[in-house]
Amino acid sequence: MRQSRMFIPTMRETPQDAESLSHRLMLKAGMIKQMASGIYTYLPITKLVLNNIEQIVREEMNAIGGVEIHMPVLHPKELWQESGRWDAYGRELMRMKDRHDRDFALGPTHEEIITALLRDELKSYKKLPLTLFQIQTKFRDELRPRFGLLRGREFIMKDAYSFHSDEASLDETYHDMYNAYSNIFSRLELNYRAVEADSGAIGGSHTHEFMALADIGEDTIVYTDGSNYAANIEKAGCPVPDHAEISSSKEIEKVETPGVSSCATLAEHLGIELEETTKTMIMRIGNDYAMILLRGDHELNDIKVKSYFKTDDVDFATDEEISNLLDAAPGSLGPVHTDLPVYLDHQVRNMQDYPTGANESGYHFINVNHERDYEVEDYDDFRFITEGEMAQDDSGPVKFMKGIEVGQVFKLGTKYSEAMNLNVLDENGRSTPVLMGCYGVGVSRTLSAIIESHNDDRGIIWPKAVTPFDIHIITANPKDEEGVRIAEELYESLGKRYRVLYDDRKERAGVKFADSDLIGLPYRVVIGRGAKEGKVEVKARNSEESMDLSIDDVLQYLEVNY
Ligand SMILES: O=C(C[C@@H]1CCCCN1)Cn1cnc2cc(Cl)c(F)cc2c1=O
Ligand SMILES: [Mg+2]
Ligand SMILES: [Mg+2]
Repeated sequence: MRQSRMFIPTMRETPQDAESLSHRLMLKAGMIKQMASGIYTYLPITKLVLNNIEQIVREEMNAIGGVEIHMPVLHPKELWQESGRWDAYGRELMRMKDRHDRDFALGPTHEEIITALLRDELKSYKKLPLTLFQIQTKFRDELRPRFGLLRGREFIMKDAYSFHSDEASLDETYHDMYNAYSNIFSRLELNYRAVEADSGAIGGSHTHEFMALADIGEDTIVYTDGSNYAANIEKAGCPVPDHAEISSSKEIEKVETPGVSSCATLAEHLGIELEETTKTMIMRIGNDYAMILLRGDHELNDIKVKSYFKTDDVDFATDEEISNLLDAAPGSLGPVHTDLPVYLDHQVRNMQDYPTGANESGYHFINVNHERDYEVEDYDDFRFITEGEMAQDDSGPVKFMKGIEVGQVFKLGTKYSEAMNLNVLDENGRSTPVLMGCYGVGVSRTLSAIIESHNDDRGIIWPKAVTPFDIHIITANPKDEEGVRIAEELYESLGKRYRVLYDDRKERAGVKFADSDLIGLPYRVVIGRGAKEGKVEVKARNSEESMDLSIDDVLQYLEVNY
């Protein structure tokens, strides 16, 4: 491809509005243009790289029996009403009306579509198992799109759906997908971890997320050096201390605590450690409210709360809701003398004679003991694990690292097939709902994840598996006729074996080299002063040294080294 005919609007200055490295590098390399918040045009370099990523995904899906289809972006509202998700999802679900005023969703995912498709086709278990996939644009109206393609409102996902007549078959495909994802992310040269993840309060039973390790990642991965244990922190289980029976001789006492509105200030005021205090969180669970007590130094894990109460409709109660419920302000809330149900994190079960809010601003109780001074509905794990604590598998102290979720595999069970009547006749002729799995790869997000981990201070360094071109031929002086002749000759000969981008532009050498570093192709061949002795300079993007080779040796050098 001649660069004079290409469209790569590189930027010299560093774009200020890009907060992530990959976003900055994509803008500087002329790869994307924002059309609206979270909505981009993919320019030629990006399109070529996405093609390469998609091809690898396709190969790995086909290798495990996945069959490609293409589903619509426009989803009739009726299907989302059948699954109950038309109302379950709020403003993140993009919706529109057609000319007849009929409602549609712009597909954020395709469980409804694929289930509706198959319920008319699949009648017998003999047709199972079946795995269908697509690579398609998805729409999710993110509240805070950011970091370029890492979190967009319109993005490309490979989503696969599998259908089974029994658990063993679902397990087999889940296993195949897990391995296929490992192949995909290895071939893309991503440093990734498959982590145990939360399957969502109403989700299926089992799920793993594939995380590309990156400091910019929004997810926190909990892992230990002592084993393969790795979990999304949303899911990571906390150690459950075996609790001693409480035997306290201290009476509960109400004390004045002027100006105390946090565990830290409470600890200071009482002259005790933060770990000796408790905090009382008021949660809205659907239309009800509940109190959850945590140790003062721990944080509430809302995903575990959703999972415990088996609903996504969970949120921290607002100050207004709290004052209506308790006539007290946050900071002096407590479980004593309240008719809200009270749940305790396991760590609090291990405490005695602790302080809690008195549900009266400026007052707290001390020497409080659960079961004696207030009733407890249940004890469970409601908190985020902290670094250094023992992992759930006892393999050692947990460590944290950040990750970008680039893939996820789910066992969905019969959630959609029951809601939407996808049944088959089993071997006894009985109608039974089909078991499903679903599997996603964030294709456009993966491109950004690759850039986050393949770059230097001069720009992107593409892995060979996804690079838009293999070789960058550059004429240092486009006015030198002999140089141009050699460049054309090399463009012709190398073009037979490699994908070549030939920078034939009438630009100064410095501009061409800077652009070449930004675009980041694996090899660069420069036709410069050495041309009159029949020499060209060959340089790999991921190394500092360059070689002066005679023209005839270039092809052989590349065959050996690339
Ligand atoms: O998408 C999944 C599960 C799997 C992931 C792999 C491919 C198949 N789907 C989870 N999810 C995430 N965000 C969503 C956003 C909206 Cl607005 C929605 F309506 C639905 C969903 C939703 O269901
Ligand atoms: Mg997540
Ligand atoms: Mg996910």
